[in-house]
Amino acid sequence: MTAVEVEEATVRRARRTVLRDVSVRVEAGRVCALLGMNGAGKSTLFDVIADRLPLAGGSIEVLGATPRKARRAGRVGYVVQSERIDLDFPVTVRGVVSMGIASRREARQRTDDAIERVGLQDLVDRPLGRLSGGQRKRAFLARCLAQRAELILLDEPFAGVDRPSELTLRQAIGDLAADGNTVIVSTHDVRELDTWCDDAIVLAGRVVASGPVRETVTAERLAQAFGWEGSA
Ligand SMILES: Nc1ncnc2c1ncn2[C@@H]1O[C@H](COP(=O)(O)OP(=O)(O)OP(=O)(O)O)[C@@H](O)[C@H]1O
Repeated sequence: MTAVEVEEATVRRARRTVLRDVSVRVEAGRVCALLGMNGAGKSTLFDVIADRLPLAGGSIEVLGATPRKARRAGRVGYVVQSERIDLDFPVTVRGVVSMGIASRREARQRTDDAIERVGLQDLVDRPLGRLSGGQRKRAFLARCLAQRAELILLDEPFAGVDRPSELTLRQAIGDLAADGNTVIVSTHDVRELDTWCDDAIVLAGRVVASGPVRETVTAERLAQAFGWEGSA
């Protein structure tokens, strides 16, 4: 099954075209890295997949449905970039994780399991605003786990997190894919990519390259496209 299929998509923000003629396909059960410089359109592509922005042209299917249907059925989990999170919102770790669960009956167990999987069991009653950046990202990932989303979008989950948190996140991402879910992760960090993802999409307002990570993200290609030397 195909998790995301975008064809010749155009997306505008504030009347500017920020994605042009974008065609990408992400197969179910894969971990796909979304790469590109600041302003390349990574968050915009996530917003479209997660039904937060409409297409100005082209078409998109998410889990075989429209983005709206997929979102409303709770099949898509989206962890936005930390800059977009409202830290004044008064909610604890447990609160934020349980928000993703539609079934009340299983809520407690699923919440506890998800919190444990990201290693936040000692912080369940801590308000979100009093967590570190890395802990907060883990809390939002736990929400996707509890929700049992089939498609998980993670916008720069590794930015500013320490090595143990990064490894916890990577482990959780691998587990999700092993269970048949699809994970798309935007990142600036191209080091060690082939240790945790299968495919990559390189964006620059359009698709520069996409495919299996080893063929797509070569040092030569990145240097050519962006002048990168390992990390953007
Ligand atoms: N809310 C908004 N309103 C208008 N334009 C926006 C908005 N958000 C982003 N943009 C513009 O859309 C373009 C793509 O931005 P986007 O946030 O998708 O890039 P990105 O690849 O996620 O960047 P970064 O790595 O900095 O997070 C940029 O030119 C940006 O200025």
